[in-house]
Amino acid sequence: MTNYKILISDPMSEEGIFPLRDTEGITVVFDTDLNPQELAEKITGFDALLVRSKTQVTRELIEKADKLKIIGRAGVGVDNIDLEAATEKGIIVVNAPDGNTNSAAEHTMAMLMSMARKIPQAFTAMRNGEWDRKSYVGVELKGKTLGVVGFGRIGAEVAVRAKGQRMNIIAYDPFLTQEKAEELGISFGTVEEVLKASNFVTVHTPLMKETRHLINEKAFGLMKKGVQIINCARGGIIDEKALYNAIKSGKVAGAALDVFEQEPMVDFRLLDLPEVVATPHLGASTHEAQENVAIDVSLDVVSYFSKGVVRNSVNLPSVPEEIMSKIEPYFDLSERLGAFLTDLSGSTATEVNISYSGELADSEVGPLTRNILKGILKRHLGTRINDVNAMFIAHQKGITVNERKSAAAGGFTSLISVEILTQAGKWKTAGTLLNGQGARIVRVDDYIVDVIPTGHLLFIRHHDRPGVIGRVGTLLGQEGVNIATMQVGRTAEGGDAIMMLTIDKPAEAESIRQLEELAEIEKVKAVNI
Ligand SMILES: NC(=O)c1ccc[n+]([C@@H]2O[C@H](COP(=O)([O-])OP(=O)(O)OC[C@H]3O[C@@H](n4cnc5c(N)ncnc54)[C@H](O)[C@@H]3O)[C@@H](O)[C@H]2O)c1
Ligand SMILES: O=C(O)CC[C@@H](O)C(=O)O
Repeated sequence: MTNYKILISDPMSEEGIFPLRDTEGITVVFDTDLNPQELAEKITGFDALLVRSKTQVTRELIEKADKLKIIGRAGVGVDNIDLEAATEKGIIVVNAPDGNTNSAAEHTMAMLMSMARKIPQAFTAMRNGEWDRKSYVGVELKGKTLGVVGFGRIGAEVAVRAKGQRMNIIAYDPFLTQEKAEELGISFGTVEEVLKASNFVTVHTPLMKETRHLINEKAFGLMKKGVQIINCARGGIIDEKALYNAIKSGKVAGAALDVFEQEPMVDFRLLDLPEVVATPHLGASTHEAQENVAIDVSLDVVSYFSKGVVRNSVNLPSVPEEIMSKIEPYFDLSERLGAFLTDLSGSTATEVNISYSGELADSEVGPLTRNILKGILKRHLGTRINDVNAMFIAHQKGITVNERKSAAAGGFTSLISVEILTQAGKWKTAGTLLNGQGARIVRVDDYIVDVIPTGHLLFIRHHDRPGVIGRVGTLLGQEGVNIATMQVGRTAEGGDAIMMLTIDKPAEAESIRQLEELAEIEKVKAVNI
């Protein structure tokens, strides 16, 4: 493998990064004490950046990163990474979504129990030499209702554990259905219903525009008096000011917080309240979780550099391995079809219509569409286009992309048909993989051809007249251009026709001009793919 430099800017398990250490050609640099400005200076020349939640991967940092290809988040939340900036620059972002689920769920339970039984408060009093058994009377969990807002990996694991404490569970998640809830033996409701019904509320959503301050003054207003609340997900899901007021007013009897609106914390007023127990973002801080997440991101980084595939991308849809193995052979053909059409049109696409037929119609085809777009866009935008940003850049450039699937593949096992609309007109092609013979372009506009989509090609639109093929051959021969293969297609005898030539070296502009001067020839396009 070529040399790749990986910068790790947050503390990470040394045992967990063994896939990086064990791969020849990968150099790992640990530097976990950099401030944002130092990091921005250091990032030049690094191919990968691995972070936890401390490093803020901002647009400014991404813009400074001249070689960065992949950002690995050793954990779940990617709210510290500017995904849009990374995607725009074609940088893949991967996370480790499963490795710390168990630890975060256990921490949530630890926080719930500590809060319900006031363990941290009692311990602090004992430390101060007090033997106070009256001030720290708690509440039981058994028979109480726990509201789970966000029923993903961690929310669901918390529910299983809380059921073990004989709590009743009511949950809200946009993906949770009545049937699923029944199967799990829990109740299901809207956020409002969950908040109204619960003695304890725990949040487990990501932090996004839609979930910022999800638990705000209005939400506290819906809750039961004496409710206790837990946040081991992300600071900002709960409005801290509203929480402070709700505790002061007596509405909220307890809060267990692992995460905060600002981290590291600077405003400690919430912690002055005796109802609050807190940890400094320790949900994933176990040896097991840290090893798991470091292994997961390291494996993805190695896999990306060696095979170009990852398991846990957050800015590129993941495709299951069994589907990937079916569509991967078509990647190269897809990109070539895009490049071929762009060369033929000599213009930029405004609309791309893609049709997948035959066996491919039963597959996830997103990666193929991205490869076609890559082929189209690379012609004008160069190598900065890759799988990660092809769709994003297409949208940014106002290109409409339509995908269609159909069963009939015209006798082929699978067929990819692409049409582009440009300022200069409409162009169509179709390609397939011929069993044992590799990729072929089998259609250009309405003509049937059989062309290997590689190397230097000449596409000639002409009128079907005796002698025209010979004249083309003679002229190219005079220019020193050797013809390797030639395909001819026509609509009808004496009608419109095309020639597809494979030539051994690129045709000079002068040869093309001379060809176009021949009376029977309408248009000549050079294609280099
Ligand atoms: N404290 C820690 O150290 C720690 C550790 C791990 C994860 N986390 C955080 O915990 C959270 C959950 O992680 P996860 O692995 O379970 O993620 P997940 O993606 O499996 O689950 C998140 C769930 O939230 C749901 N959701 C999204 N918007 C919602 C809304 N408006 N209302 C209700 N539900 C909504 C989603 O449908 C999804 O099911 C994340 O914020 C993650 O960053 C914190
Ligand atoms: O890196 C950590 O310790 C925190 C991780 C956690 O917040 C996550 O989202 O996975």
